[in-house]
Amino acid sequence: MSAAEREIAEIASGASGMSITAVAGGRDRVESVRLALRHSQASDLVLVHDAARCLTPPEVFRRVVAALDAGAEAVVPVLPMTDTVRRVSADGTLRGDLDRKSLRRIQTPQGFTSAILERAHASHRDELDRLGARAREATDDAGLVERLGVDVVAVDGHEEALKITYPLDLVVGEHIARLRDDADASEARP
Ligand SMILES: C[C@](O)(CO)[C@H](O)COP(=O)(O)O
Repeated sequence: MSAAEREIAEIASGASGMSITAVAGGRDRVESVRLALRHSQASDLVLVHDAARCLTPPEVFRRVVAALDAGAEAVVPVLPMTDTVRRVSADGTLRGDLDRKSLRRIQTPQGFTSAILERAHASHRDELDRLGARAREATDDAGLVERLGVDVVAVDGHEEALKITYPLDLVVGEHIARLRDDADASEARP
């Protein structure tokens, strides 16, 4: 068993003293986060993480928490764009460049003060009640916070925090996991 597997087994067994409550998810990510918030114990800070970004290195969590500790109300890990990005019209023709220097790929964990995240979800709920299907799409929590006019602080993300979405991501993810296991094994060797 690797060190990471041992740690997970310890947390799952309750031996670590950490309490975990599993909550059934909602119809979409916003509803799932809202349900989790309803069950979370009182805490000043909340981190929202995609299970699909299961290889996120601990240092990314540390950077997010450090920015919150330094006073930010909302924090996201980001990466630069490596591709050229263009708009495309409904008929499939290109409609001009976006300046990739000013664009970032957004990752998780996204960190918030509980108060701001609660406010952002309440405001989105209002919008859904008022506009129904015309409400703006919400693909992450930081986007909801940004709509409140609150600054969202960017910290460095990590390429290994990839979101396992397509079959190729799984191949890359398995490769990263194998490399980490090998590194653990060689560290454990006398
Ligand atoms: C939050 C996110 O991971 C940022 O990149 C992304 O928006 C999640 O998208 P999903 O479609 O809910 O996986």
